[in-house]
Amino acid sequence: MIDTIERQGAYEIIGLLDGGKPVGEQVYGYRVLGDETWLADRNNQAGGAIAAIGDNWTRGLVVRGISRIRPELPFVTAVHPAASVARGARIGAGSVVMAGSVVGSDAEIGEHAILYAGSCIEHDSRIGSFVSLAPKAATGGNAAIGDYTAVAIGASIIHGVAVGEHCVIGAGSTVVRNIASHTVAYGTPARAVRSRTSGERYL
Ligand SMILES: CC(=O)SCCNC(=O)CCNC(=O)[C@H](O)C(C)(C)COP(=O)(O)OP(=O)(O)OC[C@H]1O[C@@H](n2cnc3c(N)ncnc32)[C@H](O)[C@@H]1OP(=O)(O)O
Repeated sequence: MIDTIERQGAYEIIGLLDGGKPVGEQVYGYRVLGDETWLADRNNQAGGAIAAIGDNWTRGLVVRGISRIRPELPFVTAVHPAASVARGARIGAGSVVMAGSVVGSDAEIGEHAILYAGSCIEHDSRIGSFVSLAPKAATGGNAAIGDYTAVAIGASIIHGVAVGEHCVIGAGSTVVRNIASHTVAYGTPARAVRSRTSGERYL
């Protein structure tokens, strides 16, 4: 995410918030300032935030935590210059589109989603918030993915198919039928393997 933000060139990173690291530690030249509570001091220079956390559920918790501390603080959107976003596509606040990703025309990406390198959301697809598409994951046109769903590396969702919320689509799968919310599915064609609860680990 740091790489994407740096290359986008629209924002200056003033530091990182990470409760798991000592204050002052440097990460790619950026100082760890503290945890989210650092934002409570309104004299700081923060003009925006982005939640750089891979796990979709945890990212949601952190976003809600930041919003409680600083309700007015905007979340920024990061699009790598080597990504391609077609006309009419919309990308929500806090979402990240990494290098080599393609967002087709009139596709809609919700908030705080992560499109990892080389992923593709084709035209007119609707992607929820806190979703992730791992590298080389792809949808055809007019597909839908519900909030918090993780599409694993190299998985494909064919055109017009809807995957529900809080699902995990396993690596390399081919989804050819709708998948109900709270389902782990994988294989080609992808089959529901088990159900999962919101927030259950998948990485
Ligand atoms: C930048 C980044 O790194 S982004 C993240 C990149 N990583 C990913 O995208 C990977 C995410 N993880 C997956 O896709 C996993 O396959 C999961 C979460 C869907 C499934 O994991 P688990 O339920 O723990 O499956 P587990 O490893 O126990 O395997 C159970 C069985 O299913 C099979 N299986 C697991 N995943 C798959 C799959 N994607 N396709 C086909 N079969 C699978 C296993 O081979 C195993 O079969 P066996 O019992 O005959 O040996």
